[in-house]
Amino acid sequence: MIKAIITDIEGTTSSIDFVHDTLFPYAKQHMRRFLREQAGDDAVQHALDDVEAVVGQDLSIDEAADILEQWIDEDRKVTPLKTLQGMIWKIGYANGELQGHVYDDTPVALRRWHAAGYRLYVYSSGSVEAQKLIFGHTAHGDLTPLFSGYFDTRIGPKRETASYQAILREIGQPADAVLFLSDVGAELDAAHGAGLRTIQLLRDDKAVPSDAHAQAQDFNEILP
Ligand SMILES: CSCCC(=O)C(=O)COP(=O)(O)O
Ligand SMILES: [Mg+2]
Repeated sequence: MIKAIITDIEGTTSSIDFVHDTLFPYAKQHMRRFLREQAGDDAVQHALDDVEAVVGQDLSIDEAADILEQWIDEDRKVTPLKTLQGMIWKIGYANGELQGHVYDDTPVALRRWHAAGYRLYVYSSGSVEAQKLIFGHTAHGDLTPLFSGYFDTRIGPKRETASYQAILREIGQPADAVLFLSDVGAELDAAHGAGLRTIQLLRDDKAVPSDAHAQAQDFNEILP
């Protein structure tokens, strides 16, 4: 019996276009100035140290900005990039330039599942802070009270089975009591490898169907 649901964000609760056409350009547009102004902040400096560790050399602020802008263009799921993006988006949500996109069926289903007693979790490449921001600033209100926990790349890459095994340990559920929702077949394959149940969201023509998993067009079709 399903007791917990873990959901991906991009392509699952929220549109790929919002992430790629709004969030990523916003982070790229503000990255260099943010680093110049905030490099004295401990958390920013820690993220910059992690960028240097990834590339294996010391970097000036402008060299780091060049690399981070390139990683945004390449949609790299690198933890320090994701940390810095979350910090920049926080400013955009606070000043009203950003609103978190969720499909209309997302808040309806999340509230239905929550009321039915399912424990709800997020697992996204976006940082935990960025996850709380997108769900905290939607046109449907603050959805964060519905979630019991959040996981990002700090627990491991989304395409590796070990990441899902680590999440299971954190949430204290047996694998077959947990349903993972994502649009990406490789993520669902990794979750299935850890014993989780899986459903692939096929919300638009960007999703590549994977016949190895149950499929749904939207959340209305899942645990109705
Ligand atoms: C927290 S919204 C931004 C999501 C993000 O940065 C990203 O790379 C999308 O990753 P996902 O794992 O949700 O596909
Ligand atoms: Mg996705």
